[in-house]
Amino acid sequence: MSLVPYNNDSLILKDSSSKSLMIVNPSLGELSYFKKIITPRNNEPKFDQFLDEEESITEEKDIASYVCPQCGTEIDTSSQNRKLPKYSNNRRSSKQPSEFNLSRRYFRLLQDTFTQQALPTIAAESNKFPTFIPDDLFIPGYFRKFFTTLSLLGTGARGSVFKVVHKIGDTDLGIFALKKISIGNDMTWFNKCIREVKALSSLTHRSVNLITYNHVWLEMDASYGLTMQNEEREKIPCLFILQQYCEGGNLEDCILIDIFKKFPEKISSEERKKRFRQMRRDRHNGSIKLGLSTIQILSIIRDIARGLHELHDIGIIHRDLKPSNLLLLGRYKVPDSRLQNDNGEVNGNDSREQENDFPTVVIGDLGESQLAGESRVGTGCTGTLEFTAPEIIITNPSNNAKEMKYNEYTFASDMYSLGMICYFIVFGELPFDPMLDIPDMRRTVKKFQVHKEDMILLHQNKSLKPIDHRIFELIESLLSNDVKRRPHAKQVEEILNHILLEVDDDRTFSLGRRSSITPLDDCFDEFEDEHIQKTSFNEDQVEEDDDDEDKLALTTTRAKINMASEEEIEIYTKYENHNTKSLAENEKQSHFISQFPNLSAYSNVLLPLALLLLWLDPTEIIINYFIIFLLGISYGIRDTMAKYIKIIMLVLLIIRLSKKYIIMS
Ligand SMILES: Nc1ncnc2c1ncn2[C@@H]1O[C@H](COP(=O)(O)OP(=O)(O)OP(=O)(O)O)[C@@H](O)[C@H]1O
Repeated sequence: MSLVPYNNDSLILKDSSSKSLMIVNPSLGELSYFKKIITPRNNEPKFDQFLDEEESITEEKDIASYVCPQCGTEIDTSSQNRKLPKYSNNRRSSKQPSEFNLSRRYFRLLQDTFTQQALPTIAAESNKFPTFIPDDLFIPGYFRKFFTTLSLLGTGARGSVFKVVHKIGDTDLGIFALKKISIGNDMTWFNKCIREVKALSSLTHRSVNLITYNHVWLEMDASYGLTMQNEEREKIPCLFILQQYCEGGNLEDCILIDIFKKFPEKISSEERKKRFRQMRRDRHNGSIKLGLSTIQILSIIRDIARGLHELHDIGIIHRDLKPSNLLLLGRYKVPDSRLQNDNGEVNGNDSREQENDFPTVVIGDLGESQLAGESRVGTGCTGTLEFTAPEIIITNPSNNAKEMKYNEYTFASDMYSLGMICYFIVFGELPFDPMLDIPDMRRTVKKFQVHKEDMILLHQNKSLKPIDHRIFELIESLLSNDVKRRPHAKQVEEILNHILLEVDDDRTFSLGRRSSITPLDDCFDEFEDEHIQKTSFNEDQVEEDDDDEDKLALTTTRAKINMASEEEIEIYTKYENHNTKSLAENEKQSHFISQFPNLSAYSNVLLPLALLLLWLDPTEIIINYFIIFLLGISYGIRDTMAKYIKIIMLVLLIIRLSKKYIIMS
């Protein structure tokens, strides 16, 4: 047994034979007991499992974990070195990258102990602001006692999210995200806000792809920001929700800023310089391929589908799935463009790993969630219009002639949002004009339809990194207006596991053209109808509904950081404008081209037809040879150009035929 001095006059008694620790704190008169737990050699952590001494000794080199039998907190000194397999199928194997996995029970215990000491202040604080919330629900001073603010992470519709460090005395016990929502004296608002906590706490196990919730409490605080020590500001009741901190920020920022290089004003000046240098290199090489790789897209969508699968399994519909509500556990590392070839693919094994790497995505912000079967009117909440399934916006006449009834949110409406997220991560934008006002946006969302062929064409015209075409099929089925066609979360998860394995096995595949790839349709099982509520609608309803008052909110993009000099901003704005302009031109061009019927099917007919004309009337031999020449080269060039040539050819043939048979006669 060894005795080690610890923080705040505490002592640690370590007993190697029983693999346990006793932390003695004489000033508080407290004793804490920790016992070592173990994880199997295959690196899959196992929770709450105590092993006997013999096993502990044999595994001693691999693990160093202690768990508190009282609060369940795990101290895991080896967690930082432990890496999970990249494409592991285990849904419960993730661990926070912090040294301490502080459980919900830990914070509860901490709160109980603290409340006993703080009882006299509770009544005094809440008396200053008359509220419907009972006095004993407030924990005054809890935030200041145990947390220090590091930065503001973001601001949403309900409140602000801060990066905080949890401290006991001088000891840092981990980084967390703390959402602060001002409640005031509004009970309805309070009930809406607490939905998030209810949804999060109904998850009984730690999930890899859902945000981990640690604690919730009420405290009097300023309506904005976080009050510092001794700061005197008017205080109102606020709800504090402590959650897992996601180092990589949200998916929206990552896709727009890191992947599609938009909003240069949002990145630090150092990052901007790096980007500028890279841009110069790219320009020199003559290739700038933006976008994610197949593996990255598949792993992002699979992460989200997994999280959704877990939520749907316990009967929760998220209702507000969008890129800003998806968080990245780690930071995205931008691959070095020096290693890219002309297709935007990266050469060499390590660099290919780097190109295909993407941090784990977790679903956050369950503030709009509801239980399946619950009425949406009862929740009083609304989602974000661009990601909302069309059937949710369309109203049906109710028994009362004056009233219109909205369709309820379903698991299938979450799947539509997943489809729109998938579109966004592939193209770096949504298929709608972002400048539309709300009624126009509603109309557009209701009429929106997307086809695989159009997406492939758009993708080619934007010169993005080539990707597996099954991704477009998946988007098409998820964004289908027919809810029965949308796969459910479990199916998407399974399909993507399957494709990822296939892609991983054969990294040298020729995209979308491999004979060995399994078509997406074959990956789908029969859809299980119990997961899908039928909420169909027709064209008339779309028209009828256009005049309805809008109740859904639009997303807003907010500028967050501006650390650049004026000169730098100018350079980057020019670069950005140039990029945006060429993207817009590409898009316009592709829309124009897609107006024409697909002529590729006629290519094989045109050649014999041209030969026939040549044989029928050899006098205008030049035109005939020209037709054959055009047909020949149209096979060997880019799709867009080929379309133009085929159009010219067709026109020439029509002139030729009409001259021969109509005008001549
Ligand atoms: N756990 C977290 N770790 C890191 N960043 C976070 C975390 N939670 C939220 N954020 C950041 O804060 C932003 C706002 O948070 P959040 O969306 O939860 O607030 P909200 O009020 O629910 O917003 P909205 O209603 O508009 O969706 C997120 O987009 C993200 O950038």
